[in-house]
Amino acid sequence: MAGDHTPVPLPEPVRALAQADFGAVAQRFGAAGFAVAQPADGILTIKAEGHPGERPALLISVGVHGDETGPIEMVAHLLDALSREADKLAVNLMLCVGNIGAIRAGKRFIDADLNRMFRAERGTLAGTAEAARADQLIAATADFFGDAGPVRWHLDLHTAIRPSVYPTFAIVPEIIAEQPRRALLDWLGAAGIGAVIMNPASVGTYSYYSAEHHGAAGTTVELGRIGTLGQNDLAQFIDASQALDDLLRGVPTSGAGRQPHIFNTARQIIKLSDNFRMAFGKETHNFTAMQQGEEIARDGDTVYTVQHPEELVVFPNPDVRVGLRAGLMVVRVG
Ligand SMILES: O=C(O)CCC(=O)N[C@@H](CCC(=O)O)C(=O)O
Ligand SMILES: [Zn+2]
Repeated sequence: MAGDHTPVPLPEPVRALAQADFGAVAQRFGAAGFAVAQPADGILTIKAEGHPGERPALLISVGVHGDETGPIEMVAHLLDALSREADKLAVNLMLCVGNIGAIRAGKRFIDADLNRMFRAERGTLAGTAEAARADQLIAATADFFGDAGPVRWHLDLHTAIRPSVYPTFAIVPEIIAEQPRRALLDWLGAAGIGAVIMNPASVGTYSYYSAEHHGAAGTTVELGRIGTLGQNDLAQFIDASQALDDLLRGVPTSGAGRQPHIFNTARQIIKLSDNFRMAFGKETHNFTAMQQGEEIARDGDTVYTVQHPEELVVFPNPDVRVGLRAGLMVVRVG
């Protein structure tokens, strides 16, 4: 009926994961002989009994931003299917549902951006609702990687706020060692990820934390755009879903095997004051090209201009708190 906004019921695996209800999945993996634990709300670990270092350690996080729902749906369906043939799981897995309250509210965050709190120095973010959650995630992550072997991955699955020249892209910390970085880039290619941004410095994100403190091949993966839980077009995640399923089952990736375009970070634009103004609208698509000398933003007396012959703008967001990243300028290198 036109104008009828009765919510459509969610598929059960999606409802369960979005509410951090691991009951059915945990029960199936437990019955298959795995050691299953829930170290904190919304955090599930599934490990083979015996020697943890013998298997790859894979951390998957979703819902670090509460309105980024596509990956929650994708992972919910994958995990539900895998749990029905649980003995096929070939990794030690930690699954985190990041910001449970924000998912419930359908918002990016409640008080402040959880994905800026994975660092010791939190400034004005300390004491927010999300700071305590970041502490829980950090403690569980340290435990999980603490007894892991050399193969350590962290896929932090997000979606972007605005449209993008590359609908799927990833941010990869530069500090990841050569060999695991190569494996990660290959996997991102198989997952159909169109672009990779190499990031030289932490702005407090979860994936950078895992890379920096636990030697994980960590990455933030942007899969399409924010959307309403249960209403995402999962067809756009087919390659990513297949590649993730392959990783969980320890089979060689059967995906397309394209190489993503590679970008280096030219500059992270930090909002210095409430006077921060961008020279373009915040709806500007990710990877919009700008030419040398063009103004990017100004903040009081500080004027940011494009330094390279061409730079592309990613995540333009003047509405962030003072002290946080308001945008990323990148240059194509591959
Ligand atoms: O679309 C946006 O403006 C934000 C999407 C998002 O949440 N991106 C992550 C990227 C994290 C990283 O740089 O590794 C974030 O901003 O937290
Ligand atoms: Zn996000």
